[in-house]
Amino acid sequence: MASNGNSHVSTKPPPEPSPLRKAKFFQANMRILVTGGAGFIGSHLVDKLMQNEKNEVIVVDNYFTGSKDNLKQWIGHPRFELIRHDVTEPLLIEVDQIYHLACPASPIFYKYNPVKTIKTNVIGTLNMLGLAKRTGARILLTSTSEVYGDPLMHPQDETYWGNVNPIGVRSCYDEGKRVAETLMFDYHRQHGIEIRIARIFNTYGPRMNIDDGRVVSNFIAQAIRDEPLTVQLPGTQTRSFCYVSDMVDGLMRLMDGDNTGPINIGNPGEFTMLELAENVKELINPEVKIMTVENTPDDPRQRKPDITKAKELLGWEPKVKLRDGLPLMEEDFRGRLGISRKK
Ligand SMILES: NC(=O)c1ccc[n+]([C@@H]2O[C@H](COP(=O)([O-])OP(=O)(O)OC[C@H]3O[C@@H](n4cnc5c(N)ncnc54)[C@H](O)[C@@H]3O)[C@@H](O)[C@H]2O)c1
Ligand SMILES: O=C(O)[C@H]1O[C@H](OP(=O)(O)OP(=O)(O)OC[C@H]2O[C@@H](n3ccc(=O)[nH]c3=O)[C@H](O)[C@@H]2O)[C@H](O)[C@@H](O)[C@@H]1O
Repeated sequence: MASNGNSHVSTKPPPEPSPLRKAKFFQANMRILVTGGAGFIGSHLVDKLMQNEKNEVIVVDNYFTGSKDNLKQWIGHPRFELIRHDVTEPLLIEVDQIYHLACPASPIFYKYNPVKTIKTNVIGTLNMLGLAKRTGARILLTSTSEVYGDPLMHPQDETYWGNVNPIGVRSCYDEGKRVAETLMFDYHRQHGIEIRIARIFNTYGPRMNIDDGRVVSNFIAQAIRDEPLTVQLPGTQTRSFCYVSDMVDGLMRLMDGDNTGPINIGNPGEFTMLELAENVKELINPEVKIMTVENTPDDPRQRKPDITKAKELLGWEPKVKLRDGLPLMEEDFRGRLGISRKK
């Protein structure tokens, strides 16, 4: 039985997978569900999963922040299926693995309809755990570094229980993900479900929505459009940015390995928002101005993953440095905005 290195061990054997898995003469493909697969990380994960000819990939998405455009290369492919579905409603399909990503991730989007955000995290995760229980599928939840809230421990390792405001404007997301983690472990202990939990730290890369509102996409779009980079006060708050290909690699290693997690997946390179703005200015538009603007409530002051567990248990660490990842994202944004680099 998989463990996370402590006492959260299931007392039940896992549910039986489909009889097809045991068929002697039938070499079945692995049927993999990706919820939120039309979004930023989800669509890159789908690209990677589809590279394996033994995989059939099913995406469910309600297109709140995702788009069919992110999956256009797979629509019509015989091993790929796209379903418009909201995870707050039950889903009856047959699957072997579930990557459960569905949830708006950008603060401006998750705060837009907070009740829906918490429903997505709680009812959506319950529904996907129900599906895992019925089918015997292994399920991976994309949790977040926001479960650590405004952390009093730095860097954050997985033993830290966090410092989260339960009634703030971010709570629909961070408390929602904390409940989702609780549900995962309760289904594991009570029903023997095979679970995996990734605590993702700020991830960036091509295909982020241009008006997503997150800091890297904001700064890159602003630099390309010659608009001032909006550093929210005080500007000394830190984040650690992971390039999306590293993230997808970490998620797949976690899913296919033996450890339940939670495991931090992120890049420990830590930057203040002012430093990030300086990097974007230098790499993308040396003429652009940097301005400070008001911040939003409960913004975490520091964030950096301790990735010892990911290194030891998954043999994973990020490869792409921020200064190499930013230009790759710039290229994608320039293409979509139709603004080429000044000579
Ligand atoms: N990108 C990050 O920095 C980051 C950090 C921590 C955790 N995460 C987690 O990773 C996952 C993916 O994040 P992302 O950056 O790709 O965000 P995203 O907003 O691009 O993708 C989320 C996807 O989920 C879909 N979705 C939202 N609510 C849904 C619902 N009720 N039913 C069905 N589909 C729904 C959206 O339409 C979108 O396609 C999320 O669970 C997020 O919490 C991301
Ligand atoms: O990695 C995580 O765990 C979480 O990180 C992000 O949340 P946050 O770090 O607040 O993301 P941003 O909105 O990109 O903000 C990062 C920092 O940049 C600052 N910021 C943001 C936007 C901007 O234009 N300027 C700016 O200085 C914010 O004040 C904040 O301090 C994600 O949006 C969450 O989905 C995710 O779960």
